[in-house]
Order: sequence, then C-alpha cells, then structure tokens
Amino acid sequence: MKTDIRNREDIRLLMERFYDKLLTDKSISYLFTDVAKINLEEHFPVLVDFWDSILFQSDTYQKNAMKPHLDLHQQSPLEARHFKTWLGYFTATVDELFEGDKAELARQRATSIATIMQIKMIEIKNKI
Ligand code: HEM
Repeated sequence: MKTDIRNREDIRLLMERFYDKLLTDKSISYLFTDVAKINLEEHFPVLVDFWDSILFQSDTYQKNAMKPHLDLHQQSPLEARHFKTWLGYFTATVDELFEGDKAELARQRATSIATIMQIKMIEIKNKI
C-alpha cells in the first residue's frame, strides 16, 4: 500500500524518481544538462528544502525559485510544451509513489507554480 509523503527522505525519493524521468527525455533534459549544466549532488538538497518548505513549512528553502527559471528562459526559451512535460512527469511520479493529502498538495502546488512561471515568462516576452 502507498503511504503519503511523510518526510525529507520521501521527498528525496520523489525527486530522484522524478529526475530519472526528466533526464531521460531529450525534449527537456538538455535544459538541465546542456543549458543550466546542473550538478545533481548540489541540486537535490535544494529541491528537498523547497518541497519540505511547501509541504511541511520547514522554512529550509529561503531563496527565490522563480529567478533561476527566468534566467534559464533568457538562455533557452522555456515553452508550454516543457511545462506540460515537466508537470506530466511530476504528477506521474507522485502518483506512482504516494497517496494522501500531501501528495495532493504537491500536485496542486506544482501546477500552480508552473502556471505562475509561465505567466512571468509571457510578461517578459511582452515587456510588461
Ligand atoms: C519547464 C519546466 C521546468 C524546467 C525546464 C526547470 C528546470 C530547472 C533547472 C535547469 C534548474 C536549475 C537552475 C540553476 O540552478 O541554474 C531548476 C531549479 C529549480 N526548479 Fe525548476 N524547472 C521547471 C519547472 C519547475 C517548477 C514548476 C518548479 C516548482 C514547482 C521548479 C522548482 C525548481 C526549484 C525549487 C529549483 C531550485 C532553485 C534554486 O536553486 O533555488 N521547477 N529548474
């Protein structure tokens, strides 16, 4: 039986499985590997802090998650198809591993943050 997302270890597992999917899909992986050239060992703890703060109000993430995405977008456009792919893998991974209120919250927050990111990118395009 699946459990809900309970702690940082669960978030770490969620992120590792999610990134397995993202990084094996060439339609989106290049943004991580070729454009941003992320170091996974440094990236995962930041993602865990971020989701720990959202799901458990841990306050472990104190940065601005929008900024690196706006910077990335300037280097290589983040398009609607990228967000669709990202959200598809995120939701699929949550559903594969967990069920419960926190799992539902994670899916909802990912969707709303992705929507806000896309609005910000349209604003940049229209120079509002
Ligand atoms: C098109 C969709 C997305 C792509 C291609 C993408 C890609 C990336 C990349 C390449 C980085 C590393 C940036 C860097 O360190 O230079 C990053 C960081 C991050 N992403 Fe995304 N991302 C996407 C959507 C999202 C969404 C929807 C969320 C949240 C729900 C999110 C949460 C984060 C967080 C928390 C970080 C770490 C930020 C920090 O270093 O403080 N991403 N993303």
